[in-house]
Amino acid sequence: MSIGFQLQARDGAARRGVVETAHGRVDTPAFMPVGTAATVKAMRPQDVAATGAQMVLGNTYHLMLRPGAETVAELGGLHRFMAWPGPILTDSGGYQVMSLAKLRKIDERGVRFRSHIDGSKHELTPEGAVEIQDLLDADIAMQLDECPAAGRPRDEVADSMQLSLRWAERCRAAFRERAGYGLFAIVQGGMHDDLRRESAHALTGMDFPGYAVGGLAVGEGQAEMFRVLDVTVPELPEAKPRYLMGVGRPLDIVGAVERGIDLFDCVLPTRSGRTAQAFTHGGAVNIRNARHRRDPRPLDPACGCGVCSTFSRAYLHHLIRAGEMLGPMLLTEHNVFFYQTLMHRLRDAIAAGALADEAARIRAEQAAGDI
Ligand SMILES: CNc1nc2c(CC[C@H]3O[C@@H](OC)[C@H](O)[C@@H]3OC)c3nc(N)[nH]c(=O)c3cc2[nH]1
Ligand SMILES: [Zn+2]
Repeated sequence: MSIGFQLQARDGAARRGVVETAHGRVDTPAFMPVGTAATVKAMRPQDVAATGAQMVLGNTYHLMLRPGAETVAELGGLHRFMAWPGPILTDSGGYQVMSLAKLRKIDERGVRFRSHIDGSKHELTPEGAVEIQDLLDADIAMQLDECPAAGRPRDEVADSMQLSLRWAERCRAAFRERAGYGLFAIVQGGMHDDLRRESAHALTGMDFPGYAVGGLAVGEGQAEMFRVLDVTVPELPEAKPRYLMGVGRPLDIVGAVERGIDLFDCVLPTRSGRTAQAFTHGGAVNIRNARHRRDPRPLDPACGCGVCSTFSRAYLHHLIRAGEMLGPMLLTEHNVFFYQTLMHRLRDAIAAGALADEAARIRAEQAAGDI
């Protein structure tokens, strides 16, 4: 089997399961810290593992530009290169090209662009994206797709979704099948129910080991995102993992788990950690705020992480105000740990058939907070 998926329990549409890859197992629902350029920013891999994270993300676009996929392959692949022995999922780069690269041109072949780093010319085709992810040795690779910006007219979204379907076929044909490795398809179709169903049916017909819901978390808002999930997820096979790309805030994740999503990634816990925003069981906290200046209490008394058991809010406030490197490092570690605690609570609740109560508790906790 390429990628294994064991369904262990259900609670409504929510599932408790295990994804099995060449480099280990992932308990789902799972949150995957983003490690775009072969690093979960500001964290050492052993500290990422200590948070409970089992799978991290890399990114084709960034790694093909720097240091280059061949270089990573020469050095033993991404697991050895970044000293992360567990499962790795890489995105195909389509989304990043459209959001980061300059002078990009997209057509049937693929996407041509100039590097945002040095302006050099590059091309990413479905076959090329699969080859790069193979060189990186990603356990789970993503098809090359086009993620349409929110608000584009329906006919453009339809054409884009069809292009992504043709690219899915080409990626599947180019993918080197190996036990423990898998290529996931990405459902597109914007906010249009019929386009979403058409994309999901066509991709399901191609029989992928897992399915991502793409084209969301692009500014559509939570209600619209949930509405699209209500339409899309039921069209996907029960026996395969579902991955919602780029999501999200804690309550986005709770709602998506309730709708049957198994895998998540988002830059929020790491990026917020670098901008003094902390997630806590009492809602979000901006540690730069003057009110923390002399507060001897931990950031989050209900958190079991090494940061909350060692440092005071006053100290974290001081580090951030002083621009000390340790500030972003500690806040990032706490935030990633917070997200892993959230997923642990959701997994346990599903296994116990108690997701509704736990989700209500989490919603009440997050309603507090000072931002
Ligand atoms: C934030 N919202 C959002 N992100 C999205 C990403 C990037 C995630 C990727 O972006 C990197 O983080 C910046 C992570 O490395 C992640 O890799 C899987 C998407 N990627 C693809 N291929 N297709 C989509 O439709 C898509 C939609 C998204 N919506
Ligand atoms: Zn903590």
